[in-house]
Amino acid sequence: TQSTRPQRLLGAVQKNATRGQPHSVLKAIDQFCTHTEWAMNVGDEKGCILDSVVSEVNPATVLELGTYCGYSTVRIASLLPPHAKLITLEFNPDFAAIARQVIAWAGLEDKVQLVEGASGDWIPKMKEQFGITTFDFVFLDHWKDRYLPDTKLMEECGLLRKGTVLLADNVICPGTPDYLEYIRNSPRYKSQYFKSHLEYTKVEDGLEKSVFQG
Ligand SMILES: O=C(NCCCCCn1ccc2cnccc21)c1cc(-c2ccc(F)cc2)cc(O)c1O
Ligand SMILES: [Mg+2]
Repeated sequence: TQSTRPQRLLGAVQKNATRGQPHSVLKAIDQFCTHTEWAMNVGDEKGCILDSVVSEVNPATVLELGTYCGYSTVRIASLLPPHAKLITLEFNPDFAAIARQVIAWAGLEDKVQLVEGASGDWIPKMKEQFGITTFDFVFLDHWKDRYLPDTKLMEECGLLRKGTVLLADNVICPGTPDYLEYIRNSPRYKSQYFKSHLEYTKVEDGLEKSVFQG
């Protein structure tokens, strides 16, 4: 039977990366996606911007919406302080199964809680299920038409505090026009656009960083 792209990506990690070395896992995925098969990881160019924002925030609690194969999960988790908590949400069980193995290969399973399901269902349950009061950092990388409703939902559920940083992938390609319109015009956020490129291509894309003002 045919293998899937995530399965082939995992194979490249297991073949080319060293267990317990997150950097080598990222390198193996980026080489696979550059030379063999494109995949929708945030990639190294936008990944460097992600790294700088995560390092600046130095978050104790992180929510990632959209795990896929775990590339950005590994990227973020490798920068977190010892007792920090990263919850990552993945809707597709096949993607989740691959991501668990990629995260384990990187040796970061103790920092990461991968949850399977839809953001609309899970965001209201975060406090009771995971003992979260508020998130210090949120990485939005799931369905592009869910960025806006889920941001409003996080506000309503009291999951954001003064200073919480939202970082949104793909605000140009595929694009999140309603989210950008809202977040750039809301007095409750201070936003900044980081111009970059769609992973592994020359197409324009970028990350929108937004700080919740409380
Ligand atoms: O679609 C993208 N990502 C989302 C994948 C599905 C997420 C599903 N999901 C996960 C958690 C979760 C929780 N609740 C509900 C749903 C949830 C994406 C696409 C492109 C892309 C593709 C083709 C092209 F030609 C150009 C660009 C590039 C990216 O970087 C992307 O991120
Ligand atoms: Mg993305």
